[in-house]
Amino acid sequence: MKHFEANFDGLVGPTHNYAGLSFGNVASFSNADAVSNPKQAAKQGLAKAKALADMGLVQGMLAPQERPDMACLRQLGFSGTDAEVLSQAAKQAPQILRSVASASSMWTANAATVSPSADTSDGRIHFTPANLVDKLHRSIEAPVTGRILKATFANDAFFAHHDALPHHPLLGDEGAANHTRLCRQYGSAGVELFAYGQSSLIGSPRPQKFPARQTLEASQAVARLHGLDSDNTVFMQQNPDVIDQGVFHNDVISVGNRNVLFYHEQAFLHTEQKFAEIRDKYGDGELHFIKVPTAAVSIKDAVSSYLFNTQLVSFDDDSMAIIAPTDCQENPAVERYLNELVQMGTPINKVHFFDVKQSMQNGGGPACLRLRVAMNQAELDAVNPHTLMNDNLFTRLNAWVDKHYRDRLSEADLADPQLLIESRTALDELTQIMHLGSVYPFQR
Ligand SMILES: N=C(N)NCCC[C@H](NC(=O)CCC(=O)O)C(=O)O
Repeated sequence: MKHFEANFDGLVGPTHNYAGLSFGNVASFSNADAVSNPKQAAKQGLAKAKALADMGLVQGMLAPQERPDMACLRQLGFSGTDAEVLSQAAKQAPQILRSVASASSMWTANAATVSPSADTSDGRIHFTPANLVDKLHRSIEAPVTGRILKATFANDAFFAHHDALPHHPLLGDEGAANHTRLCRQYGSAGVELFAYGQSSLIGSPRPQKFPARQTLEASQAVARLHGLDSDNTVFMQQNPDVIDQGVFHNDVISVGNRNVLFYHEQAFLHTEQKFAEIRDKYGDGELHFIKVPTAAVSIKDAVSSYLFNTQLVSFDDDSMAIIAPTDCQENPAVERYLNELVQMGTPINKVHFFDVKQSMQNGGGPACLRLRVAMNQAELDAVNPHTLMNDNLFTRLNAWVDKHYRDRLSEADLADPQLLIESRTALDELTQIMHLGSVYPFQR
């Protein structure tokens, strides 16, 4: 049976804004209070998704969340009409209002960890929504993320859905952003590589300045839930020094696809020892560890250009392309490196650039915007077809964005009750376009 990797991109929500919410994420902090353009952000994301579909790749979309999250504001003691709740929150707790208004669910690499059926003990695809406990604005995503995943992958015979891990710092889980998979073919069992930032229980080294969001204990729990075999699982620590330089997720410093791991030389701790374990567990077959040396690309350049927050995609002839943000073209060292990379004789022989600047300004590159799901044809046939990208969905979603989205949003707008009404109206229509049912709190 044919196997492939599908990418499910997060549709940017109507409240996309720059609120400086992510300590440790350089772009988020440096663009705090900039004026955003939600319409452009959504269209940039749709254009990238459609372009990948047009390359022959399987591409889906995941719906955004209801924001501002009024249920959360009410849980925090704000009361009255929706307009009163928003106005009290804006006056008394503006930082909380910014958090509940974030469109951060667009970065679906953080939606969940996904293990394909070839790796799991029961032969189903397993999903665990990430608890994202490190940041308030992200920690409120998991319940609705779970519902959207269930509405998208809605067939128990093929898909197993778990609850997010308990919301405790010991179990901080950032989903697929700290997980990758190496395999010969998408349909054959692979090595699942979990990259963690810290472990309180084994007392691992930790960053001094910025948080390490993913814990070893969370990665181990997800591996257990998914029924992974220890022979096919490797836990590797991110280098705390690079977390302190803005590498808040491991997908900011490495990306894997099939038999390639593209990584910066400073990405991990105990690199050679861990690569030996990967080689051992991978077994026969060529494995490419493509190391980018600091002398070619500094950590600063990697973080500002998002060279590693790129998508590595495979085509039927086994060649691979890098899907990169245009920011990589604008950085001379990174552009030079990419020009050399495609000549190096590795499976990567092409680069495609996309302008996703609205997302980049919040620290979200092409790889953050997508959740990978390796699947076979029978599993794809079981996916909600209305979430899959094609000419029709692209046209409908662009028209939907044009109808409902603003082209300018600043902090002052977040308390506007009209923005809440606009968002709910848009999302209500979206659930009909994508046949999702009542996934949002305002619909229940
Ligand atoms: N690397 C991956 N996979 N995802 C990127 C997530 C970016 C996101 N930014 C934000 O949440 C910024 C929101 C703001 O400041 O308005 C984050 O830090 O969690």
